[in-house]
Amino acid sequence: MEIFREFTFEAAHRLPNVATGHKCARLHGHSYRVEVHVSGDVDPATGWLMDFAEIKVAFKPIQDQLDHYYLNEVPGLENPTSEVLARWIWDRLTHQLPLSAIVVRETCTSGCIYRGDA
Ligand SMILES: Nc1nc2c(c(=O)[nH]1)N=C([C@H](O)[C@H](O)COP(=O)(O)OP(=O)(O)OP(=O)(O)O)CN2
Ligand SMILES: [Zn+2]
Repeated sequence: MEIFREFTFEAAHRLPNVATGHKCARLHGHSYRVEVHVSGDVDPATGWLMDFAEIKVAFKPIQDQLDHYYLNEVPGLENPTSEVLARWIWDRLTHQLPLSAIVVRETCTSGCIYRGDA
């Protein structure tokens, strides 16, 4: 079974390694949406894999570190693509939760799914 919880945060960024003239080299912001997916067995007593609230508690320090910040200034996010951000979040949660995927959406139509190890 797999469950997930979605979080949102607002942040600014620019992409320093894109080609000259690329629009994403300019400072801009996104209303980021992040899904944290966890997988495992459903406990027959509780009827759940884990309380959604546990995912919220685990994600809170990450949200506090990212919300209304300039991502390029956050250690490890100097090149804050969706891919880099998804891996960065995974690395901070993988020792606390049985992660199966981190989904990062920068816009309504663009995003990234990271399942670890790639
Ligand atoms: N593989 C990736 N490609 C791009 C990333 C990324 O993180 N990984 N990021 C960006 C920019 O951050 C950009 O702000 C978001 O991309 P885009 O989908 O182009 O957003 P738009 O809303 O501007 O899309 P349009 O439909 O072209 O208006 C770029 N690429
Ligand atoms: Zn962007």
